[in-house]
Amino acid sequence: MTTCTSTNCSPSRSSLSCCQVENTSHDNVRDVAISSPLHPQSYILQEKHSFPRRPEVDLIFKDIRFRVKQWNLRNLCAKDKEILHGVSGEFKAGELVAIMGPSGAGKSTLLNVLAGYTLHGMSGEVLVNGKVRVPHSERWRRTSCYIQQDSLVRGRITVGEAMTLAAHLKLGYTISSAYKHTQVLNLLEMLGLSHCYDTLCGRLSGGQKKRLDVALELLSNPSVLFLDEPTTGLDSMSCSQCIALLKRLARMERRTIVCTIHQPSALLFEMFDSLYAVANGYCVYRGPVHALIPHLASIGINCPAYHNPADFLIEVAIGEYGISVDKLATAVDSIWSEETPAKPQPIETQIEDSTKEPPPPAGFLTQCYLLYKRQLLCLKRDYTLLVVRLLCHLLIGIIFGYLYMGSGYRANGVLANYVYLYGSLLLIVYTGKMAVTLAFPLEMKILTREHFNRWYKLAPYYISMLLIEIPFQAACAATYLAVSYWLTGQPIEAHRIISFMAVSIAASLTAQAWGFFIGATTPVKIAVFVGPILAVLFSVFGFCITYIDTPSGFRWLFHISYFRAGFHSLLYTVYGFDRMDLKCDEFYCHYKKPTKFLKEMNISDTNVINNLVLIVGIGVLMHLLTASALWCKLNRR
Ligand SMILES: Nc1ncnc2c1ncn2[C@@H]1O[C@H](COP(=O)(O)OP(=O)(O)OP(=O)(O)O)[C@@H](O)[C@H]1O
Repeated sequence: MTTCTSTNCSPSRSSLSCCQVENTSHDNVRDVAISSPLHPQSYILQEKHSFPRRPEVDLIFKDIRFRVKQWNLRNLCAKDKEILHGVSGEFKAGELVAIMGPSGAGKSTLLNVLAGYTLHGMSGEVLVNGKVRVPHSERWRRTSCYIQQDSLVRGRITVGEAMTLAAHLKLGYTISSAYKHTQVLNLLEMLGLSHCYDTLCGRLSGGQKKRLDVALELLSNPSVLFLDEPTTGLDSMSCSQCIALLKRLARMERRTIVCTIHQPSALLFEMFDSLYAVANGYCVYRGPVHALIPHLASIGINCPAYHNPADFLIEVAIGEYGISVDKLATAVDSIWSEETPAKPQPIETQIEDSTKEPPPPAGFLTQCYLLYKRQLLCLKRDYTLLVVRLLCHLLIGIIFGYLYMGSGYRANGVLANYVYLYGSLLLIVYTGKMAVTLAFPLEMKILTREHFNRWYKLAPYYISMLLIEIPFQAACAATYLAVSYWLTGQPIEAHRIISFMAVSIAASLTAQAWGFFIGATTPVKIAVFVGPILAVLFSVFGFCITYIDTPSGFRWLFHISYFRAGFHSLLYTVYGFDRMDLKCDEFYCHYKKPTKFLKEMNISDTNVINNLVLIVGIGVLMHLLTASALWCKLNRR
């Protein structure tokens, strides 16, 4: 056993954490790891970290196959491609398991399938403590977490804020804030992140980000942790710290920890308890790490002296020693077919034990509030975007106002005003749409990950996002409209101003709703041109072409074009509502009477309220479609 030194032990620290820090620096994990959960120190850990005891989980998987459809563009037919070919295995509570293999072997695919992240295309059975796991099992998702390769914590919030927010979301308000705060502090201390409490997440090093990812998920105290390549991108010291940490979590807290890993160093490799090796979608070794070399020797492949066993395994798997994957797989099968099947676990360790249920997560409104707070905090800290967007709208408002100055009240400026109104609508439709079309796909990654790990539901997330984006876009549009409306000399009458603002902002927000839909359903590369194409297509109606001139096959577009509805309403707002004759400084002004202009444009009978309802209706419909598309994406696994 190791001891605490006065140099790294402050009175507030638990003796265990100090030892962990000390041990980590020496890479002497084996000394720290306590093999039995009943060991006195495991009690200390339990008490210090106040984790309610979670049920231990043993995972068995049988004959797992994973197929994808591959399209052959030449023959225009789809072919099934099998990526995992009936692999089986068992991961026990308290074990740190490495899934290893050459690149493209199927490691991530296996991890995804075992975590329940990918279900579509999978066949076979996953047994949790002897019971078959049902697809989309909520209980399973409460029991496990999946930490992906890329750290996706928001850069603009501090470690303390990220942890506190995650604690409120995951643990809800049935337990006290003091308890959650203690949990947060203990976890940060346990993972060596106490000194980063006030550091912005974006400023953490790669290793610290990985540890923060683990800390965030440990808040809900999962029994099973899946990690996809937790050491990728880390230096050797951070790799050792990361794996040492995982080993402690497995050994001392009896969690089942499974991670994929690429060619670890010999030292790192030895830290794992168990190894699951795959090559070409077949299992080529499963069992304790220390038994790998004897196993390979038993089938006639001897590891050269002073060779890293992990490197040796990969070399064998890619055929450098002249043995095929089939033979390796057969050797594994022959060993395991002699083993007796695992017995189901005793009742106390079944995850269905209701007395060990984790606390319920935050309620709907609380989730909305917490997510809104997070978004607001990020926005407050990174206000450049906000300011630039507002300034751009202000600047373009001044430019447009200057270019079309006075066109709003002059009879010979009606056509110029017509173009100003069209240009204004096009501008706020574009800015509303494109800002979210491009930003949303980045959000998708965070949403997918946090939603899968049960941080929150889709609806609170979507609502909190709208509560930020809608006022922001409305403010930008209002800034532009107010400046340009005044400079271009539009009528200063309350009902016209209100109608003008309402219609324009509604059109901008509906365009934003379209942006969300396109961003959520199409890849960024396609979204960048689909967005503008749709905006231009809808803007043609009512401006470049009248209803009478529209070919009958396209007339339905005229009816559903929110742009057309918005544009006609703006014209009517400015020139309708019994407006008096316009100012005419010349001998003849064709459009002195505003009604004449409306008649020639074929919009005398425009109903602004009906158009507003249409615009808002389309906006609401697009949001509903976006939410449905997101729901399908998040749940189609
Ligand atoms: N959805 C899919 N469609 C087609 N092929 C796929 C799909 N998913 C995975 N594959 C293929 O399956 C194989 C295994 O992929 P996987 O990502 O699991 O490998 P890996 O062992 O994790 O590789 P690496 O170590 O390079 O990340 C690869 O050849 C990959 O191209």
